[in-house]
Amino acid sequence: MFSKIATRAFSSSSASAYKVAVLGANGGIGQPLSLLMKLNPKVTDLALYDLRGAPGVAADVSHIPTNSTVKGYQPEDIEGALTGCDVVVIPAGVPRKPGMTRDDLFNTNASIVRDLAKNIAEYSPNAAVLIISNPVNSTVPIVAEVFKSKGVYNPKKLFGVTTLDVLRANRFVAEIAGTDPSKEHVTVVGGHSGITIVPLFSQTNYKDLATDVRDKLVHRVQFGGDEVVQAKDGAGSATLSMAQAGARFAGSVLNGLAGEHDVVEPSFVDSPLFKNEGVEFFSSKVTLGPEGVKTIHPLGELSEFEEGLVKTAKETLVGNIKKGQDFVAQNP
Ligand SMILES: NC(=O)c1ccc[n+]([C@@H]2O[C@H](COP(=O)([O-])OP(=O)(O)OC[C@H]3O[C@@H](n4cnc5c(N)ncnc54)[C@H](O)[C@@H]3O)[C@@H](O)[C@H]2O)c1
Ligand SMILES: O=C(O)C[C@H](O)C(=O)O
Repeated sequence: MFSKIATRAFSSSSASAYKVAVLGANGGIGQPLSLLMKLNPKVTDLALYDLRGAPGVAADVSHIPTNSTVKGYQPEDIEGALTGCDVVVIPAGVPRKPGMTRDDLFNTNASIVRDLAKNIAEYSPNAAVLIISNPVNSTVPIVAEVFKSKGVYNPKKLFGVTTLDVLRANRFVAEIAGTDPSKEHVTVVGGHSGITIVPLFSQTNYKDLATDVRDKLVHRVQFGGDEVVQAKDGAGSATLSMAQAGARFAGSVLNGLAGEHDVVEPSFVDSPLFKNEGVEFFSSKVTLGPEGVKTIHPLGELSEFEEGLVKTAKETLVGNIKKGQDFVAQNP
């Protein structure tokens, strides 16, 4: 009797079985993200990789009784971590300190992300790759350029994770409206840094907010990361809310791979929306499917205010994207 109940309780709720790797698994994001991926029933093989400490995180997480094996990998076995992966999530890299912009992280994180991308190109070229490392507006183009240079670029499988902006928009608007934040679904478009983050409140129930309330709300979503950086006072940036955001986005990618319908999340992807204006990557709602990106949705109707925000975002994104592309051209 007990064994029957136990078997049912511990067996995967889905026939799907996926290998997921977390690169940077010992970090502030990496540890809670690894925990949350261990709780996802679609993950049957969890590979935790870091420059240091991944075997310890893996041993710890592996005692949670869900239907996946967990293994920690050190740099000498990055091949083992990546081989056969369906999804690779990258929170490796340094976080901000007060007074820094995300772009200030470029010098350190660009080469970390480039080198990880080279390994992914070699050992798991078919994986969906989810980039958390900042500055996302530049690190995603860096990965694209590396993959192009190795002949393995699949734009349908490269994602910048902007989900934390969505979580913040949902939470912050619910604080004002007195609603259940888990029932809010704000679309956030553009990129992932300051003025490139554009929440579309005109497409929600809150299109008639007073101008000063709306302006403060938009500003809070755009600069929500700074609130955490300042509160942590030198100890880093958002880790726990980011782990939740990363796990939600990775879960959605897995749902899409498994053929579930109507899986839609905003993400910073290689996008046709503004390519004719030189903006090669842009975040908008994306339907996720068995091949990764299934449909990239247009922005829909915008208020005049939001049109202005999108215009500003595009102008900044062009430079952010080019910076990533130039980095790989100059430092292959
Ligand atoms: N996309 C987003 O919304 C978002 C949100 C929060 C943080 N971030 C970014 O995520 C990154 C990580 O933040 P954190 O707070 O977890 O930092 P952290 O310093 O706590 O952890 C980073 C981890 O990456 C590891 N690492 C460094 N270089 C590596 C390499 N070459 N290979 C494998 N692992 C490597 C480190 O050993 C460390 O364990 C930062 O760049 C931060 O800005 C992005
Ligand atoms: O603010 C940061 O530097 C980290 C992250 O991008 C965030 O939005 O919290």
